[in-house]
Amino acid sequence: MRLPGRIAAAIDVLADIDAHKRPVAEALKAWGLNNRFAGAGDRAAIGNLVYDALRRKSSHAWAMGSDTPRALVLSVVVREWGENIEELNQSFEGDRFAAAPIDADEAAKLTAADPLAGAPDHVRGDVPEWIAPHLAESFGEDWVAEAHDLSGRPPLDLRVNTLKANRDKALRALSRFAPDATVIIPEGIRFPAGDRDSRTPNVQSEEGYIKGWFEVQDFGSQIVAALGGARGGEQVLDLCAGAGGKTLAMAAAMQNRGQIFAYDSDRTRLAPIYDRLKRAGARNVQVRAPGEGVLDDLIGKLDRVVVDAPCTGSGTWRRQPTAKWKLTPEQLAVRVEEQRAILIEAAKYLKPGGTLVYITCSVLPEENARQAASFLEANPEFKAVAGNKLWMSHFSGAKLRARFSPEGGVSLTPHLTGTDGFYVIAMQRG
Ligand SMILES: C[S@@+](CC[C@H](N)C(=O)[O-])C[C@H]1O[C@@H](n2cnc3c(N)ncnc32)[C@H](O)[C@@H]1O
Repeated sequence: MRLPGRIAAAIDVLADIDAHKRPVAEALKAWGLNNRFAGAGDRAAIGNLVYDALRRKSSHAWAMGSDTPRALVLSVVVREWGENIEELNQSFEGDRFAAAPIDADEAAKLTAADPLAGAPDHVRGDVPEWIAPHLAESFGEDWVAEAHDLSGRPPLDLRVNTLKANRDKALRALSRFAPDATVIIPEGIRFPAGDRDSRTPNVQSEEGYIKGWFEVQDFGSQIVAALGGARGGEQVLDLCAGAGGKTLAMAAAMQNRGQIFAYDSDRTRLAPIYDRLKRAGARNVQVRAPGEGVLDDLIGKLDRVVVDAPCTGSGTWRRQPTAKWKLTPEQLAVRVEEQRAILIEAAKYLKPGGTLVYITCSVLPEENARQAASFLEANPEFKAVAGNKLWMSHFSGAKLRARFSPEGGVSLTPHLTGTDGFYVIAMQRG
């Protein structure tokens, strides 16, 4: 397939997503099943077009004066991929899969010198209008730049599992994919997103992955897991363990010494953790499946309780652009209330002197600084560890610089740290 056919396919997939309210991955998969002649390169390129269009939907729609799938895809191809309109029209002519030629009106919009003239900030930042004041509270004057980078393509990040390998061994195993050579964080390996139709490797079918030498984990997630501070020999509860991303990182940091209790209230989300623990060689993790009183024996006993809280996921909008456009103030309010309740629950498992670690993959103040500040105010026996101290104790020599907020939180963002958006705060019980 050449570019004209890929453009037509991306337009069809976006129309399918709109018409059937399907998840993006499902719509892309359905297109692939109905068009079996398309190769892996075609599918990746079509996926890139679709995701690029969804990430920057409002600015492309503003530039085109239309938010139809065709307008969005053409805007992506010309403005982001740098294609030339005349050449595109020529290639459309000879291609039976191609969409209709670009007309004069579309061409004028696609080549406008200032396509976002008069656009409000939320359009420039590609976020729903109601989100704008929330981001402004988190980031001040920088918020449009922050939002803009939350709409970019994410890299593929790996965490080397130090229970089974080291960075050099993993790098050797992955050398044919040419990972980024710079060391940004000690156990991290990055494959940059690339542009146009480039794709990141499918590492999950690699021998090194199957043997547990590395995991797929965004650098932001790796950093907050490290800042969570679990040390060998401690008794740790991972209260919202999910599929175990942070659990595995902590088990490696603890070098299998001490004990992690991994719990999640949702059995289905927890299910993949069993296989992942085995593959990673993590032997100090006891999974506690949900059930009445299953954590009662841990009350008042633990050195550390990690709450990787359910949240809006606004820090991961690069990977889930439709979540950005679907989020409502009501859903945010529900998440904030869940987080408040989980923090209260979490506190009871700590022994005196123990540390409560609160993490979100959000960039919204209600879920981060404000949530932590109200917990600290209501529970004066807890004192936050200053964010810059926490940072320096783990990443003093690192190239990254995080944002520290007055209540003690540390924030990461695509704009600032080149990671997904995360928030972490460590609060010590007196
Ligand atoms: C952000 S996800 C966890 C991701 C996981 N820690 C990782 O690193 O892969 C949040 C998790 O919290 C769980 N959760 C929601 N409410 C909970 C509650 N009251 N108690 C425990 N877990 C809860 C959800 O099922 C979800 O798996």
